[in-house]
Amino acid sequence: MLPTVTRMTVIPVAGYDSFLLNLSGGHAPWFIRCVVILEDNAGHRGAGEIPCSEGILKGLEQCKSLVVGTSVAALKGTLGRVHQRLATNGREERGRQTFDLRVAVHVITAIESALFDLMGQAVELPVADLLGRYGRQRDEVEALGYLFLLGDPECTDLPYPRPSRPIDRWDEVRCREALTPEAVVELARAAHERYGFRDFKLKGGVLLPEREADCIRALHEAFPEARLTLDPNGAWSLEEAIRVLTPIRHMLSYAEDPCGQEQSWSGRETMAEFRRRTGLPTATNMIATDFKQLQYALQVGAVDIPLADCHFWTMQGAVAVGELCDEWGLTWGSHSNNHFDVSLAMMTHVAAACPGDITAIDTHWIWQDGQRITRAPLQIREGRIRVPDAPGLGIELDDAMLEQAHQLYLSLDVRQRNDAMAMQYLVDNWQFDPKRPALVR
Ligand SMILES: O=C([O-])C(=O)C[C@H](O)[C@@H](O)C(=O)[O-]
Ligand SMILES: [Mg+2]
Repeated sequence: MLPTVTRMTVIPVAGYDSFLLNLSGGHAPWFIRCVVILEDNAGHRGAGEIPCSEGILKGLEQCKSLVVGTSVAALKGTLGRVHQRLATNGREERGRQTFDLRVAVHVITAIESALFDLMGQAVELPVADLLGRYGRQRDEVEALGYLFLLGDPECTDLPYPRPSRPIDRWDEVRCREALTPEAVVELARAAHERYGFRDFKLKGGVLLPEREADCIRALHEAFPEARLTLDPNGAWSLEEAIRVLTPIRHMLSYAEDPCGQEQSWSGRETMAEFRRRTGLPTATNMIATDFKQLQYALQVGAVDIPLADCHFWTMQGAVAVGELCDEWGLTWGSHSNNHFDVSLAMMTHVAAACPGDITAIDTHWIWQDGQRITRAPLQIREGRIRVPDAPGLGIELDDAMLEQAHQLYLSLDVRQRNDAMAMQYLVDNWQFDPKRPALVR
């Protein structure tokens, strides 16, 4: 008989972050996440990590009684009931920010991850072996070097991390301004030295589009073999995206959300037009964020690479997208947000279970590396993450570090991600505009 869930604990946590710029503004010096821990009567603990907001914390409370007392073996039925309960809260929108503002799908994922972690420990198999139709497809997952333009922390009085005892170049460059092609290449070189990345993504939607294209030119010169992509989160108009990316088409392996909704055109329509007119493959985490949207995106020919982040597709949903991609000649990839090491493990198991030729996954981990809530975070070496062989997620929570991250959360009066706050140090009264790069004001 498999064990029964005896307790569900929800722990909001916070960690520190650099002044990363994006269309939504500038990251605050902290990020918030939510950790869900399930305990069972065999003495195991299972974990899940998701973004944090007041809505998400409420959603998790709403589901506790549906989870505690259930058999780990019945995890699919439990997730079905959680899904039904959350559906009574009504329809949700992803929103136009760079980050997802939904609740239900995140809540389900946290519970799903913790249940699969328990299940894996009960049957002594890694989560990757339990996901999808055929379980684990690879023993190592390729990750890309996720680069950001950086604001100058010295322009603020905010507690951004400073490199007090840098162990290498990466520790230094990730804490200071980076707004030029040279600075972006320096970031890439330092990240390459520490993590061995072979591919890079640059977050755009910050400078004039032509200046961001110059950053790609510089990256291509420094790393001619690397698969490169640029992601302005749909900030550019269709015509702008075509004008700016056509000359650097041969340097990009795909374009991520180069354009989006504009005038009477939907993001799926402009992306389809962009793809037809440039011949560049497109990736998205904005216009195909659930199965219905994915269906319409594919019907109009808008997307080659759905970035199915398990935090907003669920783990089983993200693998299902991977299986469709493999059958239908698309390429699976994963988006990310700032995260701790539980999420790193979740993303690794999910990517390991996706069949076929997947693209290197996004991870913000390099910006958080050095902070942790597990005893031994998975490592990125030679640009790859090894899938743990230990049962479940293959991680062990570190209670002292978890408590420290929880205390940081409690000490901050931050209950929702807000990138406008830090941005106002750079531009007076800065406000989010989904069609204007953050520093073009
Ligand atoms: O690929 C993406 O769109 C992201 O990673 C979204 C994130 O919100 C990113 O813009 C960030 O961390 O600022
Ligand atoms: Mg994106």
